[in-house]
Amino acid sequence: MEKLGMNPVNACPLTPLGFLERAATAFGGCRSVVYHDAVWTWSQTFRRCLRLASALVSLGVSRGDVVSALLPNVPAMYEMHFGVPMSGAVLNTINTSLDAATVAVLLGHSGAKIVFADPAFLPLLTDALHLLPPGGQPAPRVILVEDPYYEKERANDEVAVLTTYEMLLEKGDPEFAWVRPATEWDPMILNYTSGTTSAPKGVVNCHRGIFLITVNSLIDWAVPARPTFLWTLPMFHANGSSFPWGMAMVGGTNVCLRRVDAVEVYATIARNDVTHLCASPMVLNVLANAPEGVRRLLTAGKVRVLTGGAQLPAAVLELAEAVGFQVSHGYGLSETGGLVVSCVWKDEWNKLPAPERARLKTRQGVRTPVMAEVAILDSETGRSVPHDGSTMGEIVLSGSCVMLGYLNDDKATQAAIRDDGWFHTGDIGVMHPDGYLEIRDRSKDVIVSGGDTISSMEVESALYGHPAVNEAAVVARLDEVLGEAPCAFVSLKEACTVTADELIAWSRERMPHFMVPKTVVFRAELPKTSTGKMKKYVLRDLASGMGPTRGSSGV
Ligand SMILES: Nc1ncnc2c1ncn2[C@@H]1O[C@H](COP(=O)(O)OP(=O)(O)OP(=O)(O)O)[C@@H](O)[C@H]1O
Repeated sequence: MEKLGMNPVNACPLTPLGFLERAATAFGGCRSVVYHDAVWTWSQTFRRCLRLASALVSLGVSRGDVVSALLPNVPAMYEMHFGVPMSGAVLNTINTSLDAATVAVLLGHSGAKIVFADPAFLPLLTDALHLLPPGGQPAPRVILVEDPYYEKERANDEVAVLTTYEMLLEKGDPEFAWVRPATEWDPMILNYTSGTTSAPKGVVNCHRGIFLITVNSLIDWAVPARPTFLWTLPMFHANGSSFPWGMAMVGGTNVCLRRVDAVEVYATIARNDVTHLCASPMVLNVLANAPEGVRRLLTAGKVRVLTGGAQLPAAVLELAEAVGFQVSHGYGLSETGGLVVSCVWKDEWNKLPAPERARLKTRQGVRTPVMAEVAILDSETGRSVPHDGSTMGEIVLSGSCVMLGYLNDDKATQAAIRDDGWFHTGDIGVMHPDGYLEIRDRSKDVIVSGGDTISSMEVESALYGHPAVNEAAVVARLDEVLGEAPCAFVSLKEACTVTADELIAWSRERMPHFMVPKTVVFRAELPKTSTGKMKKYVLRDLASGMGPTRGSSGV
């Protein structure tokens, strides 16, 4: 036995790129990508990706170089996920809602050689390129991804483009022998974190990690062969939770959408017989609250939604299910390439009343198959907290899809991937007696009030239950007596009213008194990142500008 093991045949590197080659054979004539009236097949997509890879190589791109994309969910963005790494390069998708200064920082940090840009984001890219420090590395060359469905005129002062995407593909070789990774540990993806709590960090994932998270995500969500997948989740956010590669594995149809708008989402679902989509809780909330006439376009039970990435309020879940979406819930980070914990549903829970079902499903759940271990550790002792559903600790993970590390940031890498064998998430959670974990907060968002620890998410979840509340975010506000006290920022549903005192009184009936917001601030809209996370640092600044409370409720 001891002589047996790895050999030249079984040691071939794991990579999700081979899924496309297989799809071209197994599903060659089936629809791969749909965008308005344009349709491609898997054999066409494969050849277009080979053209892209070969054209990049002709432009001098070589193994390990970074190629960036500043694109919405258009067909080219889908092709980037194969074509760029098939050239040996590392794909860096950039969040299109960042400002020019941040885009400049990311381009400078990654040393991108080429940027593919959508016409809508050329002005942003132009500004970002002007902000690159002079005398540094050469600025990336720009390739314009034209879009017949984007009609706005281009400005004259935009950056010079090298060529257009379609002209580039024309020069590419559809028979190109794509560049396979030398080892499965070769970097494949560079994603910058959302920057919700700190400056963005460059997460690097390798071929092996992406292969595993892709297979894992399909199995965990029980995705069948040939689904029709609507791209409501930005592909720039953790690569759409690995589903670009997943759709090639199962021969699905990718329905592309430039922007998420409730009416367009429902219409696109109906027009294309969509079976699956991913949506942040924020997007789910928008869909669930769409006008009734629009919601009627949905056939109940036909569309499966995977949600995650931010807290899922029970009220949003209940409403989305009442509308007719079949919702699954998971938890993950850019650092894990996708969702690595999910709320595996048990049949016996179907018998429970709706609020209890929602309580169970808003928990993040259990590790997905690819993860080796998930635990919640006491920050003082480093030991697992009791499984009592109330003792809080840090959520830590270990498993094959955890990132290689942060690009050029050893300090941040060592703070996250520790010698104790765990990836430290910075999220605070509890473990329930049934082994399901529940996130209670991000460590930076926990409120410490008069010695009590308050989970801002728990307070928010309760506030979402009020019929007038559209969105709620709770942060710490200084309090002269208690140190900190919860301060709620709330937006209301259309045509609904409620006063701060009424909301405070309502909260008192539903949560321990120490958790009740001392302050309620109404805003027409709450500040969120494009990936559906509350910008709590903005709200904390607002709360701090209001000065301290004095241990009692105020508005
Ligand atoms: N199901 C979920 N419920 C609640 N929060 C979630 C869920 N899934 C993910 N999250 C939150 O999203 C975080 C991961 O987000 P992401 O990787 O996009 O970057 P970010 O953490 O927002 O950026 P930064 O690290 O710069 O603050 C998790 O750490 C967790 O706080």
